Amino acid sequence: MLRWLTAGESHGQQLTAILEGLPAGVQVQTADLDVDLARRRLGHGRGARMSFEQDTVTLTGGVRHGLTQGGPIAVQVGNTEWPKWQTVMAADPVDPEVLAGQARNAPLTRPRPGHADLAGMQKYGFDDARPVLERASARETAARVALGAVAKAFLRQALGVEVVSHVVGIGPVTVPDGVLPGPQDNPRIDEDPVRCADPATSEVMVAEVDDARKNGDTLGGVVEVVVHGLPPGLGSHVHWDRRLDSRLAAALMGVQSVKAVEVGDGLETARRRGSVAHDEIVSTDGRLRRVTDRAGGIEGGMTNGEVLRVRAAMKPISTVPRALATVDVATGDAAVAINQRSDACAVPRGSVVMEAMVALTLADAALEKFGGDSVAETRRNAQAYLDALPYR
Ligand SMILES: Cc1cc2nc3c(=O)[nH]c(=O)nc-3n(C[C@H](O)[C@H](O)[C@H](O)COP(=O)(O)O)c2cc1C
Ligand SMILES: C=C(O[C@@H]1CC(C(=O)O)=C[C@@H](OP(=O)(O)O)[C@H]1O)C(=O)O
Repeated sequence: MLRWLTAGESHGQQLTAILEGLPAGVQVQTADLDVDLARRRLGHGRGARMSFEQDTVTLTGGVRHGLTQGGPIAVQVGNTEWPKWQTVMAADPVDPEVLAGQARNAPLTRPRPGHADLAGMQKYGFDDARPVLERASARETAARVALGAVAKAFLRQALGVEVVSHVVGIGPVTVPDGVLPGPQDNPRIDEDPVRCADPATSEVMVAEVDDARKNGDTLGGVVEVVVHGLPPGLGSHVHWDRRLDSRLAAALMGVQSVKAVEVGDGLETARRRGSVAHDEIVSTDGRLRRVTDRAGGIEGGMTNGEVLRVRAAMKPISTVPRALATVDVATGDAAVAINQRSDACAVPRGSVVMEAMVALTLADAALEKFGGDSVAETRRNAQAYLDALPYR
C-alpha cells in the first residue's frame, strides 16, 4: 500500500510531504521534482505570486545517490516569501505588541463566497479566516506535485507507463472531440500558454482569460489526464473501494476547486444508446483490442489495457476581483468579500496537479497488483503477469 501525507501552510516556512510504501531502486533526483514544480507555476491567468515566488525543493529522506531506498520519501518545498511572513505565521508565541504592528496580521473577517473561509471559521471556532485559508489554499498542491513526480518515475521504470495532461476547456471554450496527447507530448503542451493541445482552441482560451481578467472576473475549466501503457487489471470489480474509477475520482475530487470528475466519455456516455456507448472488442494479430476508447480505459473498476482518460472540472477562482457580496462577521454588516491578489484562471496549473494525483493513485494500484520491494521485482512480477495473461 502506498500512503502519502502533506503538511504546511500557504504562507508558512515550508510544505512537507511524505510518500510511504514505494520500492527501492527507483531512479529519482531533485531535478525531476523541480521540473514538475516549475510546470505547476506556469499558465496564462496565473496570479502575481506565481511569477515572483520560487519553489525550493529538497529531498530529505528515502533517496540516496539518486535511488529510492525503500523507506518513506520525505520532501520539503520551501517558501521564498517566508521572510515577509515569519512573524505572522510563527509557530511559537509572538509578543502581542509586535503582532499588532503587522498589517498582515489584521483579522480577515469578510469571508469569500466559494472559498473555505466561512465554513472553516464556523467549524473550527475562528474569528479570522487566516488559519482556514492558509491550509485550504492550493499552495499545498506543490507538495502533492513533488510526490507525483516520484510516482511518475516509478510508473515509468516499473511498467513503462507515461502520465500526461492537457486542458480541454476554459470557461465556455472547449477543444474539439478527438484531441488526444501521445505519451511524450507533455513538453510540447507545456509550451502552450494554457496547456491546450490544440493551438486554434488555445488562442480562443487565452482571449477568454484576458477578457475575464479585464472585467475583474475569474474562470474555471476542465483538464484531462491521459495515461499510456497501463496493463489490464489494475483496480478491481469485487468491492466498491477497490474500483480504480472510484479511487481516481476521490483523488481528483480532493484537489481544491474540483467539482466534477468524468471517466472516459463520462456524461456524454449517459446520453448515448448502448449500441454506440461501448467499446467493441476485436482480435488483431492475436491480441484483443477495443475498437474505440469511450470507456477511458476502465471497465468494471479495472484498467482494460486501453489508454486511460479521466477529466476533472475546476470551478472559477472564488477570489473574484469584482468582489462578491458577503457579511463582515466582526460587525454583522453587509460587505464585499476579501479580495487580495489571486489567480484569474488556475486551470493550466491545475492540470499538473491532476497528473500528480492520478500518478499517485495508479502507483498505489500497481503496487497492490504486482508488489515488489525493489522496482526490479515489481517489473519482473508485472512481466510474468503479462506473459501469462489469458486472451491476450
Ligand atoms: C492550482 C490551483 C490554484 C488555485 N488558485 C487560487 C487562487 O489564486 N485564488 C483562489 O481564491 N482560489 C484558488 N484556487 C481554488 C481554491 O483553493 C479553492 O476554491 C478553495 O480551497 C475552496 O475549495 P473548493 O473550491 O474545493 O470548495 C486554486 C486551486 C487550484 C487547484
Ligand atoms: C500559492 C499558490 O497558489 C495560491 C492558491 C490560492 C488559493 O486560495 O488556493 C491563493 C493564492 O495565494 P495568495 O493569496 O497567497 O496569492 C495563490 O497564489 C501556489 O499554487 O503555490
